[in-house]
Amino acid sequence: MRSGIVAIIGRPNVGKSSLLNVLVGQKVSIVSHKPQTTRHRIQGVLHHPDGQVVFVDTPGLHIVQKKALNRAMNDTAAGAMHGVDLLLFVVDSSRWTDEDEAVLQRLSNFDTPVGLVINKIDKIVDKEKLFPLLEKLAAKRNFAFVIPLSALRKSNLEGLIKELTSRMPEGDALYPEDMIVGHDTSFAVAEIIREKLTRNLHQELPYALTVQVQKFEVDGNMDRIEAVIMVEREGQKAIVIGEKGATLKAVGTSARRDIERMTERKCFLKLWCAVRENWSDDMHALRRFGLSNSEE
Ligand SMILES: Nc1nc2c(ncn2[C@@H]2O[C@H](COP(=O)(O)OP(=O)(O)OP(=O)(O)O)[C@@H](O)[C@H]2O)c(=O)[nH]1
Repeated sequence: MRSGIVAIIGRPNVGKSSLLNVLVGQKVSIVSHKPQTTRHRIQGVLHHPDGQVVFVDTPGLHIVQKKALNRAMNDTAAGAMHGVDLLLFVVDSSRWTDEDEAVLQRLSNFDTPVGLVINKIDKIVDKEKLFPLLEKLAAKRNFAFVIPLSALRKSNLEGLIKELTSRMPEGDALYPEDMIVGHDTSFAVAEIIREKLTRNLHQELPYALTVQVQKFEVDGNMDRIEAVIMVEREGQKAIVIGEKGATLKAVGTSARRDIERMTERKCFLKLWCAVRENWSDDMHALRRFGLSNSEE
């Protein structure tokens, strides 16, 4: 048996979530997270006869802004990389952007093997163009493997699964196959919102931030969800909300998309941000947010 941990990375919109969903064969991409106790948030587990692959999120690697480029690798990224067996770098076959370049640059800081996935090959009409493209992208660094595929059409997934499983270290499965992944839907919703905040705020994400789902109503074929993002200070609230509400709006839109994917139902999501001063010191608040003392 082989079993290991893989982090999927890449700029927004290249199809990372789509790929994860087709690989793990389930809509829920966020399954387990204990605040501050584990370095990785598990996004999904691929159970295959050849091995088990646990996909994790690496928030530190989402930082792709130019200003972050020349900065030394920060603690978040270093921590997120700890114990990962392979990095899966996903790009869109139709274009290579500065953001892809920035992700590639960040990868140069790590010794972990990197596999390249060239996604959305269904968009390449002229298949003769595929080979030169593969050669060009493959030359960008020493990749462990290069796999062209389409997450949307589920083409060449087996090729990727073979590469992944064969590269995992030998060992027992990290998770039992029948493990009930995930908590209740409210928890998953809170995690999705948290993940979107991580992506939208990059390194500005207030450390002591929590998301609480306050209302979850099933209304016909639609879910009505209200959630509050708790921060410690007014300044943090301003960051979460963004200029003219832009950040909160972006977070809400992409969170709603993922929630709908997970539940396969329409969702109306109302998000707001509130200041709860020093909530992280307050045991009562900790319990209310589902955190116990030992998890601090
Ligand atoms: N044509 C085509 N479109 C795809 C493919 N994979 C994903 N997409 C589309 O690309 C868009 C972005 O996909 P996501 O899976 O949300 O991308 P992501 O990288 O997770 O994006 P972020 O969450 O913003 O980081 C969606 O509209 C997908 O339907 C593919 O293989 N072919």
